[in-house]
Amino acid sequence: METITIGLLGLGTVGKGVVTLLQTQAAKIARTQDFRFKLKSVAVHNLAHHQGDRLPAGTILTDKVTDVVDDPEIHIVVEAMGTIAPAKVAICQAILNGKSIISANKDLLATAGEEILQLAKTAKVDFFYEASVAGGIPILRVLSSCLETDQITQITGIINGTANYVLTAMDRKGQDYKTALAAAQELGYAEADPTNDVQGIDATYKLIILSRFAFGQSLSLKDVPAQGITNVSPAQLASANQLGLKVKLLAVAKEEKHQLFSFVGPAAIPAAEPLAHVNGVQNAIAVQSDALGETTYTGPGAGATPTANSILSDLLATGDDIVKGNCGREFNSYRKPAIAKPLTAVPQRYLITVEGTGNLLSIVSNIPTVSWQQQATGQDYWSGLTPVIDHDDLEQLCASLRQSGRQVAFLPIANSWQTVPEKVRE
Ligand SMILES: NC(=O)C1=CN([C@@H]2O[C@H](COP(=O)(O)OP(=O)(O)OC[C@H]3O[C@@H](n4cnc5c(N)ncnc54)[C@H](OP(=O)(O)O)[C@@H]3O)[C@@H](O)[C@H]2O)C=CC1
Ligand SMILES: N[C@@H](CC=O)C(=O)O
Repeated sequence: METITIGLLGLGTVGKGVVTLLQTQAAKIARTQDFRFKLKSVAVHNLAHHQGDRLPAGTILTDKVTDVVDDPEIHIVVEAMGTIAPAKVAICQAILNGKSIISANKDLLATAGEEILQLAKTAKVDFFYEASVAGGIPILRVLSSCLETDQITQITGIINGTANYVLTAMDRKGQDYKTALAAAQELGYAEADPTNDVQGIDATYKLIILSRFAFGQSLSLKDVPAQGITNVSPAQLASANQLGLKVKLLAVAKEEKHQLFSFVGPAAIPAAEPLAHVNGVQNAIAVQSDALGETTYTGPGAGATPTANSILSDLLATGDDIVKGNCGREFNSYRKPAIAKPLTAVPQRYLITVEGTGNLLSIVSNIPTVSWQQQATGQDYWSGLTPVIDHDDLEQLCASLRQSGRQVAFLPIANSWQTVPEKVRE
């Protein structure tokens, strides 16, 4: 039986999960595959952080990335260290040394993925990255294999575990934002710096990767109107509940007439929809496609063993390619020109909230197109649902409510956008 040697970059939440699963699943792998894995070395940033870490006997712990990427015995490098520049240098060096790559690094894949993937293709090595989107959910393999022959029209995802954990804790346990975020960090869901999680950037990176697989279109960060969850207030969550809605950080990409409309931000989801019930660290991706209709894929979107399981499935695919001499096939070969449009330009319905003193009833009554209700907890807080309106009308409506220091906020109602009107498509 062939031994395939692995080098690991990073021994944090994900790296530790990989070490655990390589050990606990070794017997099953030996029973089902023609090869076994050996973890030869692990590189970290600071050796002092890892005094008490237990590695398999004989595994080398180093603080030099080059000990891994330049080691001629290593066949596969698993990159679980994050960052953009140092990870890119390490991965490119490993590819040039003929090693296949597995990465969980969506920041790098979304921003410099195409360049590195071409390098891997030319070098005839594998490069898989299932763990980079939605942690434990095997969504990229589903899109690139099971749905390869179907025409996908829309993907709607809850694809940041930290943001979903925070919103759920605020909504269900009444926790404040800071406490909920600290818990998500403690559980290993958040990025080393959680800014990207809470500002919608991590979800945007994942949407960019998903869109390449689903639509063949490669968006960039500036193409996607993105907002985070930092301004979602407990009062907004409560008024959504009162109206039968749940607030989630959504990532949406919808293709119509070759144009890709996208959006990342908090949205209110009608309770009847499956995505409204995706809580905590769970992620979900609803895929609409012509042949299959709607399918929804749910599971843990972050955490040690769920993410490591995605990495192990990539390891098995790579190991199989190495044994059969098949390395170099692309994970995703679907490519079309990108025609990016903001989904925020599409007419849709909104949840509007107004807070402030004074006779709010008379103010909101002046806008009869919105079905208003007073929040159960206070006189000075009203919320309402608009009909389908375009963005300019929404801005006008908010401006008319925003007088005398009143706080006005709005959230789009998920899926209230209909077919994109001709004038928006132009
Ligand atoms: N956490 C999760 O649930 C998920 C994370 N990911 C992605 O996986 C990757 C890793 O995440 P996670 O495990 O949470 O991160 P952590 O911050 O927990 O761990 C990062 C590890 O990488 C090491 N490291 C960082 N920079 C360097 C460097 N320049 N050279 C060598 N080692 C370095 C750190 O070393 P040291 O310990 O010495 O500081 C640490 O061991 C990221 O790309 C993340 O986005 C993807 C899906 C889910
Ligand atoms: N920080 C990310 C980890 C997985 O990608 C998240 O919270 O989803």
